[in-house]
Amino acid sequence: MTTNMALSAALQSLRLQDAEILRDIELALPAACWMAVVGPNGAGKSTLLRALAGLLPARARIDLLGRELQRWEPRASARALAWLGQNEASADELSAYEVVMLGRLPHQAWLAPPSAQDHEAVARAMHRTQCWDWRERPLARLSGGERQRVLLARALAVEAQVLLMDEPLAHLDPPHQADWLQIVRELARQGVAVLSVLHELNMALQADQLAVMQGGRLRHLGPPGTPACHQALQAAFEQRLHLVQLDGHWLALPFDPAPRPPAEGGAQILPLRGSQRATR
Ligand SMILES: Nc1ncnc2c1ncn2[C@@H]1O[C@H](COP(=O)(O)OP(=O)(O)OP(=O)(O)O)[C@@H](O)[C@H]1O
Repeated sequence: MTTNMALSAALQSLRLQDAEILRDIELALPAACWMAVVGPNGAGKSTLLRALAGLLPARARIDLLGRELQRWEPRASARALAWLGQNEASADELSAYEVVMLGRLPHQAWLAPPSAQDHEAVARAMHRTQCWDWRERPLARLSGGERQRVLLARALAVEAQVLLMDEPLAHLDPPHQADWLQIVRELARQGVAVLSVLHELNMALQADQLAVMQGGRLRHLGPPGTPACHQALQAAFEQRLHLVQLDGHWLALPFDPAPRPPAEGGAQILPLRGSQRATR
């Protein structure tokens, strides 16, 4: 077990409904690091994240900021570890501002009104995810992407040292995905440890560390640009990726090893000639 880590886990087994979902996982997340967790559907990524947050019982030792998670007082751990779940049910009748303020609950005394610092943290988080303009609107009246930015702001408003996010890019358009990337990098620069489950492999390949899961096990953990990491990705995704480099970034493109010939009479995409590329 690594001690000077923001979050570390030595998990022997996690069972749900009599089935073993996770087995033999050792993972250590340092401060000032962004780690992405990837793997095929059903690999156990969300289950792992929930176990790390202490939301599922497991045969495991999990340490948060050097202390066993079970020994933390719940409000203190909720200040140290923030969580953004997948398809979270949220109080739809609350305004976006009120939802983000929920992230400040662990900082507030029982039944005490929010402090000036709480309001400042909420405003900061909402500006950061660009959802301040609809702060008065109920969550129910927001689009999927707008709602996701509010929930991300709620997680940021906690101002925790460890941030766990399950599919944070769901519903986000490319500019807001780029904003998310900027936020995560800024958090890591500030010393926050970020762990995110991502289906967007091209985003995950930009993380500091990549954890590749398959069949309830951790198959690889390390920086994303190495041959060992690429081998693990190919194995996890049935050798159906093209891993290519563009402007110094690795990209993973879905790849059909046995492409079918185009159907007769089907539509064709013709390459543009140079003069046709110019647009006004
Ligand atoms: N409550 C449950 N009871 C029994 N099995 C479960 C339960 N929740 C999840 N599982 C199973 O555990 C396995 C891992 O699920 P998990 O949601 O962690 O996968 P994932 O890697 O996040 O998948 P995806 O990419 O599809 O979101 C799956 O086979 C799933 O069917």
